[in-house]
Amino acid sequence: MDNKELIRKAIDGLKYSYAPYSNFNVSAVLVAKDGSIYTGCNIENAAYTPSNCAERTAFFKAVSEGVKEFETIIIVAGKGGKVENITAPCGVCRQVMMEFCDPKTFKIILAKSEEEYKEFTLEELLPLGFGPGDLIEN
Ligand SMILES: O=c1ccn([C@H]2C[C@H](O)[C@@H](CO)O2)c(=O)[nH]1
Ligand SMILES: [Zn+2]
Repeated sequence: MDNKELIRKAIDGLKYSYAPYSNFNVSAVLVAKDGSIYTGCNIENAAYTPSNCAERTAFFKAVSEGVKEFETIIIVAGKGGKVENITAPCGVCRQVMMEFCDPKTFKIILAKSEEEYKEFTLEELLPLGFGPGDLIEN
Protein backbone atom coordinates (compact mmCIF):
# COMPACT_ATOMS: atom_id res chain seq x y z
CA MET A 1 0.00 0.00 0.00
CA ASP A 2 1.26 3.49 -0.76
CA ASN A 3 1.02 6.42 1.64
CA LYS A 4 -2.31 7.60 0.22
CA GLU A 5 -3.93 4.18 0.65
CA LEU A 6 -2.55 3.85 4.16
CA ILE A 7 -3.89 7.30 5.09
CA ARG A 8 -7.29 6.37 3.64
CA LYS A 9 -7.27 3.22 5.76
CA ALA A 10 -6.40 5.26 8.86
CA ILE A 11 -9.20 7.75 8.19
CA ASP A 12 -11.63 4.86 7.66
CA GLY A 13 -10.58 3.41 11.03
CA LEU A 14 -11.70 6.55 12.88
CA LYS A 15 -15.20 5.08 12.97
CA TYR A 16 -14.03 2.43 15.46
CA SER A 17 -12.53 4.93 17.92
CA TYR A 18 -14.26 4.61 21.29
CA ALA A 19 -13.92 8.07 22.82
CA PRO A 20 -17.16 9.05 24.58
CA TYR A 21 -15.30 11.14 27.19
CA SER A 22 -12.90 13.25 25.13
CA ASN A 23 -14.79 12.98 21.82
CA PHE A 24 -11.28 13.03 20.31
CA ASN A 25 -11.08 10.19 17.81
CA VAL A 26 -7.71 8.73 16.89
CA SER A 27 -6.82 6.02 14.40
CA ALA A 28 -3.48 4.45 13.54
CA VAL A 29 -2.24 2.09 10.83
CA LEU A 30 0.98 0.26 11.63
CA VAL A 31 2.99 -1.32 8.83
CA ALA A 32 5.31 -4.17 9.79
CA LYS A 33 8.54 -5.01 7.94
CA ASP A 34 6.94 -8.23 6.67
CA GLY A 35 4.23 -6.14 4.99
CA SER A 36 1.46 -6.99 7.44
CA ILE A 37 -0.77 -4.19 8.64
CA TYR A 38 -2.27 -3.60 12.09
CA THR A 39 -4.93 -1.01 12.76
CA GLY A 40 -5.64 0.66 16.09
CA CYS A 41 -8.04 3.16 17.62
CA ASN A 42 -8.14 4.89 20.97
CA ILE A 43 -10.29 3.08 23.53
CA GLU A 44 -11.42 5.16 26.49
CA ASN A 45 -12.81 4.08 29.84
CA ALA A 46 -15.17 5.57 32.40
CA ALA A 47 -12.37 5.32 34.96
CA TYR A 48 -10.20 7.37 32.53
CA THR A 49 -6.74 5.92 33.31
CA PRO A 50 -7.37 2.55 31.64
CA SER A 51 -7.78 4.38 28.31
CA ASN A 52 -5.47 3.28 25.51
CA CYS A 53 -4.17 5.33 22.59
CA ALA A 54 -4.68 4.31 18.98
CA GLU A 55 -0.95 3.88 18.40
CA ARG A 56 -0.50 1.49 21.32
CA THR A 57 -3.58 -0.48 20.33
CA ALA A 58 -1.96 -1.09 16.94
CA PHE A 59 1.43 -2.00 18.45
CA PHE A 60 -0.04 -4.34 21.03
CA LYS A 61 -2.19 -6.09 18.44
CA ALA A 62 0.91 -6.75 16.33
CA VAL A 63 3.22 -7.82 19.17
CA SER A 64 0.52 -10.10 20.59
CA GLU A 65 0.50 -11.89 17.24
CA GLY A 66 4.27 -12.31 17.13
CA VAL A 67 5.13 -9.33 14.93
CA LYS A 68 7.85 -7.10 16.37
CA GLU A 69 9.56 -5.34 13.45
CA PHE A 70 8.00 -2.23 12.06
CA GLU A 71 8.49 0.22 9.24
CA THR A 72 5.85 2.96 9.46
CA ILE A 73 2.87 4.20 11.44
CA ILE A 74 0.17 6.51 10.09
CA ILE A 75 -1.80 8.58 12.61
CA VAL A 76 -4.97 10.61 12.05
CA ALA A 77 -7.14 12.29 14.67
CA GLY A 78 -9.79 14.87 15.28
CA LYS A 79 -12.68 15.96 17.47
CA GLY A 80 -15.84 14.11 16.50
CA GLY A 81 -13.88 12.18 13.90
CA LYS A 82 -13.23 15.30 11.81
CA VAL A 83 -9.52 15.54 10.95
CA GLU A 84 -8.59 19.23 10.91
CA ASN A 85 -4.95 19.14 11.95
CA ILE A 86 -2.09 16.71 12.25
CA THR A 87 -1.79 15.05 15.67
CA ALA A 88 1.49 13.81 17.11
CA PRO A 89 1.73 10.71 19.32
CA CYS A 90 1.83 11.17 23.10
CA GLY A 91 5.02 10.53 25.04
CA VAL A 92 3.90 7.11 26.26
CA CYS A 93 3.29 5.93 22.69
CA ARG A 94 6.66 7.31 21.56
CA GLN A 95 8.27 5.23 24.31
CA VAL A 96 6.41 2.09 23.17
CA MET A 97 7.64 2.77 19.62
CA MET A 98 11.19 3.06 21.04
CA GLU A 99 10.89 -0.49 22.36
CA PHE A 100 10.30 -2.06 18.96
CA CYS A 101 11.52 0.39 16.32
CA ASP A 102 14.82 1.71 15.05
CA PRO A 103 14.64 5.43 15.92
CA LYS A 104 16.65 6.36 12.82
CA THR A 105 14.47 4.54 10.30
CA PHE A 106 10.98 4.09 11.78
CA LYS A 107 8.68 6.55 10.00
CA ILE A 108 5.80 8.35 11.69
CA ILE A 109 3.33 9.87 9.25
CA LEU A 110 1.00 12.49 10.73
CA ALA A 111 -1.82 13.02 8.27
CA LYS A 112 -4.51 15.62 7.78
CA SER A 113 -5.69 14.18 4.48
CA GLU A 114 -4.44 11.87 1.75
CA GLU A 115 -2.59 14.82 0.25
CA GLU A 116 -1.48 16.67 3.38
CA TYR A 117 0.83 14.88 5.75
CA LYS A 118 4.15 15.28 7.53
CA GLU A 119 6.68 12.54 7.95
CA PHE A 120 9.10 12.18 10.86
CA THR A 121 11.53 9.57 12.12
CA LEU A 122 11.09 8.31 15.67
CA GLU A 123 14.40 9.96 16.52
CA GLU A 124 13.00 13.32 15.49
CA LEU A 125 9.99 12.91 17.79
CA LEU A 126 11.93 11.25 20.63
CA PRO A 127 15.47 12.62 20.67
CA LEU A 128 17.92 10.88 22.99
CA GLY A 129 15.32 8.20 23.68
CA PHE A 130 15.89 5.48 26.24
CA GLY A 131 15.42 2.03 24.77
CA PRO A 132 16.29 -1.66 24.91
CA GLY A 133 19.85 -0.92 23.74
CA ASP A 134 20.50 0.87 27.01
CA LEU A 135 19.80 -2.31 29.00
CA ILE A 136 20.59 -5.17 26.67
CA GLU A 137 24.01 -5.63 25.06
CA ASN A 138 23.53 -6.30 21.35
O1 LIG B 1 -1.62 10.58 19.77
C1 LIG B 1 -2.65 10.41 20.46
C2 LIG B 1 -3.17 11.40 21.30
C3 LIG B 1 -4.32 11.10 22.03
N1 LIG B 1 -4.92 9.89 21.88
C4 LIG B 1 -6.19 9.63 22.59
C5 LIG B 1 -6.14 9.36 24.05
C6 LIG B 1 -7.52 9.79 24.49
O2 LIG B 1 -8.46 8.74 24.21
C7 LIG B 1 -7.86 10.94 23.55
C8 LIG B 1 -7.66 12.31 24.16
O3 LIG B 1 -6.39 12.44 24.69
O4 LIG B 1 -7.02 10.78 22.42
C9 LIG B 1 -4.42 8.92 21.06
O5 LIG B 1 -5.01 7.85 20.89
N2 LIG B 1 -3.28 9.20 20.39
ZN1 LIG C 1 -0.35 7.75 23.13
